[in-house]
Amino acid sequence: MTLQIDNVSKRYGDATVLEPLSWSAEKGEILAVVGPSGSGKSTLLHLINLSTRPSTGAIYLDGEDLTALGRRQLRDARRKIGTAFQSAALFQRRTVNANVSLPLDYLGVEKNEARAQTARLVERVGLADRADFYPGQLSGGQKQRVGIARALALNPHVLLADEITSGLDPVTTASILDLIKALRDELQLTVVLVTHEMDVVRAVADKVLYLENGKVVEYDTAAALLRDPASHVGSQLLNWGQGAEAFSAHVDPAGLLDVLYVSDRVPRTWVSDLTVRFDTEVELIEALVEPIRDEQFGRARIRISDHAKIPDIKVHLATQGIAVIRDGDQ
Ligand SMILES: Nc1ncnc2c1ncn2[C@@H]1O[C@H](COP(=O)(O)OP(=O)(O)OP(=O)(O)O)[C@@H](O)[C@H]1O
Repeated sequence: MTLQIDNVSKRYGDATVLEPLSWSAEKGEILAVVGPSGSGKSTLLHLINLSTRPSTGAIYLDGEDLTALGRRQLRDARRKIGTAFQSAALFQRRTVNANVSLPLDYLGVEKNEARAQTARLVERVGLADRADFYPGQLSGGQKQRVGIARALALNPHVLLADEITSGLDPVTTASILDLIKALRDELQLTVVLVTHEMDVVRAVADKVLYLENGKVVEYDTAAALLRDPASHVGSQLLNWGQGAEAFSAHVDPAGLLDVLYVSDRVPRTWVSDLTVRFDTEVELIEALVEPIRDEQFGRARIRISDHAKIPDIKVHLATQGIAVIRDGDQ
């Protein structure tokens, strides 16, 4: 277990900004933290990198309780956590190289070693030909790459990323997320990524933590949340929000089934197959396919004319790898 958050909360005076929460993240895991503005996402990151002290609870990194460390030990432990910020937060009067080497300079790392580490990271994030540029001469995506390289300067085990793709166009966002995934694989990083963009969650999240008013409302793998019809994150991931509401408002929900499947694991003809196999009319009311991580998730709403056959149809769908996540008769 790399990172373990145990009963951590944060109060400012009388205001509780984060209720006690617990979760853990393994080596190589990407956790997306989502939630409305003011729900406590950034506060959670500040607690993990100990720029803010928790009001209660403990934060374990590689088994060590960071909240129990003295000042000197804490300084060492904090090197294991790198943070990349929204808009990259670069020093405008420093070049790319100088921005990346900042944490190394600050720690007094020997000059040749610092230079080599900086060159390696700048090259790794694809900016070797921009090493002597100033932030004002870079695109938004390039600035983020600098911020990521700087966050990795001290070879951390954990990378915290706060809205690092906000304001970037979709193509640049995708390239930054590809970089994060590649670095996660190469360095076995644990990544905690705060974002308000569902596209980001779809592309990279192993697990999702959904906060509302400082409380954890949902916390699970992206796949499990997708399968949960009551999950807010799940319906957002599939762009199914309005459809899900329409289910309850539907004139006659009898005979309706919402199903979820991984699209290349089911026969393309699954709807017409049902008609033939069960000798009943099966109407396809809505369907969509959404790429999530490396899989194509399909979600569909069908109506079965012969309600008596629904129990058997559900059993059959399960054997086909199609999960019924909502049944209009229930
Ligand atoms: N130093 C502070 N003193 C008092 N209240 C604070 C402090 N820092 C944050 N808060 C409050 O904590 C709450 C959560 O803030 P936080 O920045 O963590 O939210 P967020 O989910 O990251 O929001 P956003 O998406 O808008 O960045 C807010 O109501 C904020 O006003």
